Amino acid sequence: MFLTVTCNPALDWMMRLPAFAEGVTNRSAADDLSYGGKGVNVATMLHRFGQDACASGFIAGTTGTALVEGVEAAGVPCDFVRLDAGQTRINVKMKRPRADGSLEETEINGCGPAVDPVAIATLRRRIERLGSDDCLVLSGSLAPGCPADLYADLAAAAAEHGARCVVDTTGAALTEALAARPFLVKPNNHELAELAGCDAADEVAVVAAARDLARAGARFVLVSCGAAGALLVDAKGLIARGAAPAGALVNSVGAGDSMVAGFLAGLAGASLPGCESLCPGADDAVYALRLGLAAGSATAFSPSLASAGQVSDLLPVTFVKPCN
Ligand SMILES: O=P(O)(O)OC[C@@]1(O)O[C@H](CO)[C@@H](O)[C@@H]1O
Repeated sequence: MFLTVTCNPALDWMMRLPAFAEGVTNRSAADDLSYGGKGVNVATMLHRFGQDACASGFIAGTTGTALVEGVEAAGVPCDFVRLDAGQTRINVKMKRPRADGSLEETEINGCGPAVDPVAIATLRRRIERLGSDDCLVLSGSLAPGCPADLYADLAAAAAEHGARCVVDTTGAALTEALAARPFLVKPNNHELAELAGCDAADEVAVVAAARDLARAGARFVLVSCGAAGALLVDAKGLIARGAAPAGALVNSVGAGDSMVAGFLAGLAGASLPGCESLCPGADDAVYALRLGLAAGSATAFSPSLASAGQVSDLLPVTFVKPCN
């Protein structure tokens, strides 16, 4: 079973704006609600890939109730810890066409409710129930009140019980979690460039920075590079490189989370309807990268998280090259 933890989940309120100006009332042309936060997105996509996934983390207030109802209605089981005060945040995602026809995306993410030590202890006890067939996915920013080493602590708790752990976060929360030897971390090329002080477009430097994360404890480092595709790196260096399939950006929200879910489902040997012949079976890192790239791209080309069918359409035209 995959258990995803989102410390600060969100109702994602998507707005399409014909134009935007500061200091005046702006009106959208279309709105849409999705149930998000990085781990929630990963659980939703894993479920779409036929995997056994449960979404966990912290929720609060009526927005928290709405989030759980929405996620469960999509068929994804939830096991969130409810906080006594506050409201699960609402993140506003604005999309606006630029003069050249490309899409401008602006996000305003809420700070979210404060998490208290009792809630953290409750979550930790749930993680201690995981076993060697399970995988813990820790995704997204830490909520107010969470210690910087929370992911490191939860990852260590999962490891003690034999579960694999995936960490998709940034900064100190990411580097501290490496001590627990996570199975996978997924920085993007910009986050890696910031950590290493290099240029995000310099592939050699980005691979070296990813290799450093692997040498510090991560088994695999999956580097998403936006339209340029993705790189898979381990402690020895580049394992495989994939190019993103062609398509127009409609929505980047959840694309990285879809990539994580695709990679994990691919590694578990998931095949998609109509693409069974492309699946070599479980534990094939190159196929996992291919499914991850197809999933990330399919979400980027759709208004919200992609369906399994949309990912199936892209998988045959997503190409990955092993590098050793
Ligand atoms: O504030 P965080 O935790 O860094 O990111 C939260 C968020 O932007 O990430 C998801 C997309 O990856 C969205 O569903 C959500 O609103």
